[in-house]
Amino acid sequence: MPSILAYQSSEVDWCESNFQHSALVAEFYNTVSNVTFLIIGPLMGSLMHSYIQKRTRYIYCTLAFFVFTGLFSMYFHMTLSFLGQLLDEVSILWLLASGYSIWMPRCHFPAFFRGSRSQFTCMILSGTVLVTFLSLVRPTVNAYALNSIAIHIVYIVRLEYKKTCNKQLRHMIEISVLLWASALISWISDLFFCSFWQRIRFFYLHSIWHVLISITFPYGMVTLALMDATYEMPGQTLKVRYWPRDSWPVGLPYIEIQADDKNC
Ligand SMILES: CCCCCCCC/C=C\CCCCCCCC(=O)N[C@@H](CO)[C@H](O)/C=C/CCCCCCCCCCCCC
Ligand SMILES: [Ca+2]
Ligand SMILES: [Zn+2]
Repeated sequence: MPSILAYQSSEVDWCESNFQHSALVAEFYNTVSNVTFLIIGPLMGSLMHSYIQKRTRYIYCTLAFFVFTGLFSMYFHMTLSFLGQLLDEVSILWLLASGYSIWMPRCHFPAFFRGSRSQFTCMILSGTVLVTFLSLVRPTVNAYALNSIAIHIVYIVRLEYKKTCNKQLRHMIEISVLLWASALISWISDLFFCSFWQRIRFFYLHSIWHVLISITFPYGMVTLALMDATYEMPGQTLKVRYWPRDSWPVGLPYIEIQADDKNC
């Protein structure tokens, strides 16, 4: 039985050909494309500083899980090891769990929590610990389960989209869902249509997924922060800004808390 650390001990192997550019790195482009996680995580922490101070410092945990996801994903694609696959999937699970605990609007909690975020967080944390152990049983289904959680997030966001007339929030939701859908299409195409992509020698769809999903994160975070502010920060005015410049045609969104306490 191969060690869980052994190269190619995972059952999953993405479409990119292995060991084409180095004897140490199994999937070169799939490994280096995770660098966006290492840049975007700390950058969002610094850009959203004022928001995080006002809302909750636990958001730094979400950002740390995001960076860990990138690091473990690098390790996974470098080795295609079973341990790499598990660490990659478990870090995504904890990233989503921390996001749920912080930003899930209270009105969508199951009724028996009567709107208590601390009780809801306890349930999410216990469930996540349990699922972390269960993920060892059938690791190949984990990625599908994680994508199902994404569909639940999109469902909640859709309910909020129908409720709001805030143009800024509606725009953020549209871009986030568009980015997530494009990322998901790349992930699915790499997995299910690999023979076609190999025929035309285009092996980069999983790398494109890494870049698109890591850009979805700041858009998703800003969407959730705007959605949540309606319920949790009613006295505050949140402004969406873009890095590096508001005036540039493309940029990463972030939230700034406005000094005045006007409620729109
Ligand atoms: C109210 C809930 C709030 C939760 C907010 C969290 C937003 C999370 C956004 C992005 C998550 C990034 C996850 C990236 C994973 C990268 C590692 C990777 O590629 N792993 C693959 C193997 O290398 C593995 O096969 C991938 C498995 C599927 C991962 C599913 C990720 C779910 C992303 C959820 C995005 C929701 C977007 C909502 C937009 C409004
Ligand atoms: Ca491969
Ligand atoms: Zn990956």
